[in-house]
Amino acid sequence: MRTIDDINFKNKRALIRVDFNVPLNDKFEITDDTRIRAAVPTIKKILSDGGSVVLMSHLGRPKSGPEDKFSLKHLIKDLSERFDTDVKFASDCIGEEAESKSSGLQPGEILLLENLRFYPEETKGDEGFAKKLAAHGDIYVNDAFGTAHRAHASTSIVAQFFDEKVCGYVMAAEIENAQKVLDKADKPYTAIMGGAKISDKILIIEKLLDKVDNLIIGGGMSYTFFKAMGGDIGSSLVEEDKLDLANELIKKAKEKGVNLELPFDSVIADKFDNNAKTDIVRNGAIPDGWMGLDIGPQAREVFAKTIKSSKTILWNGPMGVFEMSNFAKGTTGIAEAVIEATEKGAFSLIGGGDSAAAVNLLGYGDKVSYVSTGGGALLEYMEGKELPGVKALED
Ligand SMILES: Nc1ncnc2c1ncn2[C@@H]1O[C@H](COP(=O)(O)OP(=O)(O)OP(=O)(O)O)[C@@H](O)[C@H]1O
Ligand SMILES: O=C(O)[C@H](O)COP(=O)(O)O
Repeated sequence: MRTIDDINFKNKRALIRVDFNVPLNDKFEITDDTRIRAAVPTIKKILSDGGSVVLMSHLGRPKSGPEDKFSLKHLIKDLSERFDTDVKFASDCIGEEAESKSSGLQPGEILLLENLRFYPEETKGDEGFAKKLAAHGDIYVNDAFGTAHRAHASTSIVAQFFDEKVCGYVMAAEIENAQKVLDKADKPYTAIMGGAKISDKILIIEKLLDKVDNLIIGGGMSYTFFKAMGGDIGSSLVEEDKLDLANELIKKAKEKGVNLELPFDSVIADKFDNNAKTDIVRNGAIPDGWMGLDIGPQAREVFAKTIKSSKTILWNGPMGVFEMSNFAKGTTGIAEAVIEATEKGAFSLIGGGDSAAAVNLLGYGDKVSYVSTGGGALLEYMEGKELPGVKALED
């Protein structure tokens, strides 16, 4: 794949697909800017070549047309401060206003287009819509790794309208780091899976069984496994329709000689609240009316030992409801073990929006080998799937 380093952007307009799908609070302030920070070097390289930049992205999943809370205008202030320039904004990603703004761009200027998903044509991969987007630039740059698993107009269809299409630094780094784990992972290789939804991660868990030596399963998804084994889980998170599958995975792990580690104990709470009454119990023995919201101290210790003896670590999904301080110890403990292993020479790749947010929130972002900006995209890549956003650049 060619990268932006293969091109001199002097007097060229780069149309860059970025993934600025960042979390905003109720005051529309950015609460985790990882994805924006990651895209800065790509934008700066193009500007310093003497080119101009048109940025396009989605934000959230708007259902039917424009909605203020999903407007990319909320990012203008941040971007203007970051690049020390007045970032221009087109309140519609296609049409006269946007075209006149993009065609009038001078070297060194940045234009941000409004949310692409205000048009259903974006997610449908509509060719006519993609062609209109293509009119905004001379060269297409895809730096949106987080959205590369979507065959959308701006991530894949649009590429056919350009002679010059290249990946940005984020995309290149993501692929390079993911490859390290996918193809040539040093052993022992440990995957840590957590978070809320088993259904989203079941395929990757199955695929990982062919590759890893240790599979640690914590967080909300672990209770489905305990219930599947006949344990009591109180009112913990469970996916009832995945019980058979959970048993199947336990069986497969045994057959393949993978060391599957489930948390021995949990921090339980009498309600989903940081100030709830709490206790620590063995998993599989959670009383009625209580729910597991974090892994317990014994689980932390056992998991940490496995992690610290690993040479490759893939971590996706927090160990508990880390957003509430009383249920963050599991995730913090695991992060610390990952850091210790990394300091001793292991390669650690952290993926998934929430896990990346947790690691960054704790200030550990630069102490692990690589924090991916991708959630679903990274997992699909790890499953061995071809990403449409990457393929479009290769064609
Ligand atoms: N025991 C638990 N009970 C309920 N929720 C939990 C539990 N453990 C973790 N969670 C929640 O799981 C969520 C993260 O799960 P998710 O599967 O979405 O993670 P991710 O893969 O890192 O993120 P993303 O899907 O955004 O890429 C967090 O909000 C966390 O509070
Ligand atoms: O947050 C993400 O994983 C990406 O921005 C893709 O968003 P999507 O799942 O709504 O397509």
